[in-house]
Amino acid sequence: MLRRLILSRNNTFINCRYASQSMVQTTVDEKSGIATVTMNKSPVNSLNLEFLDEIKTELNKLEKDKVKGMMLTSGLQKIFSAGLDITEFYNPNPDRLSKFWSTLQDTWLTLYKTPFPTAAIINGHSPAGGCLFAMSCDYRIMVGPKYTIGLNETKLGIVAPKWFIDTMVAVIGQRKAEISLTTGKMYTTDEALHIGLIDESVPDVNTALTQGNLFLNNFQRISPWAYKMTKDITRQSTVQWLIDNKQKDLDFVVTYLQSAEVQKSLGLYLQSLKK
Ligand SMILES: CCCCCCCCCC/C=C/CC(=O)SCCNC(=O)CCNC(=O)[C@H](O)C(C)(C)COP(=O)(O)OP(=O)(O)OC[C@H]1O[C@@H](n2cnc3c(N)ncnc32)[C@H](O)[C@@H]1OP(=O)(O)O
Repeated sequence: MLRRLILSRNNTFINCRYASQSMVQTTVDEKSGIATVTMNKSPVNSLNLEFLDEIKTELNKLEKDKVKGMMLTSGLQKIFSAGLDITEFYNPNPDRLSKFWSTLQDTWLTLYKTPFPTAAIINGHSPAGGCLFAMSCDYRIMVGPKYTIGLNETKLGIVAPKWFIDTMVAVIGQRKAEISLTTGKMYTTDEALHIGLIDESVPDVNTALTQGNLFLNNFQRISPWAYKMTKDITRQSTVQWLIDNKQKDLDFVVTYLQSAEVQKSLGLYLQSLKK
């Protein structure tokens, strides 16, 4: 891992951590202590085992470094994240599939429970797992109007796990989550703003980053302990369910994803993507 200081747009030094061939780049503004984590896995930031592992490691490093906040964004032109890498569960190797799913569980727990405030800068399409990661941040700013966001699992012939569902319910409420999930609806930026799936819609990435910094800087005036305790209490039931049911969730998903019916749906969906 290499480190270097670079000069930011507002002339403060940024501590930049990067590794050769890294899929995740992080800069930390030395003045504000706010980190920007950029997902950079071409072509669509699909979340496979190695990518998830890198994201989790990076989040743990930020916690250790005691950053004051984090913005999660994408380095790709028009995609925040295409969600889970479907090739991890289409014709899967069972051992790798288990490893993949437990890494997803751990990465999500790490992101959902960060002791520092987080903002998703959604600068591109954000289906399924991409939407999950955005919803797991404390605040969402989406660059409009061209992109879409939502949990579209039913469109793939699969079911979003309980903790995906609970995360969405926590953001938009039971009724809207039920409609969104059963129909697999992908919302435009305006629609997402209207139902509360995102907090702000902005015209470009620079404005999104400025607004993200503004949101995170609010916490300079809040006790970190009070912030973390409040977040833990608010998110407790969703987090605790997964902690208590990790193995059950894993066993169920691994079995379910390998069933002939699900494999057939996934094959057809992948084919439609290739077309
Ligand atoms: C009772 C409880 C039961 C619980 C049971 C649990 C069941 C398990 C649940 C599993 C949960 C899964 C959640 C997910 O995240 S599934 C993934 C959902 N993602 C999608 O549907 C996104 C699909 N992709 C797109 O819509 C578009 O690609 C895009 C992101 C809008 C980008 O469009 P664009 O035109 O720019 O790019 P292309 O479509 O041409 O794609 C470029 C290449 O990338 C490949 N691709 C795209 N998305 C994925 C993906 N998610 N995984 C793997 N590969 C992907 C695409 O095929 C192209 O490949 P090619 O270059 O080889 O053709």
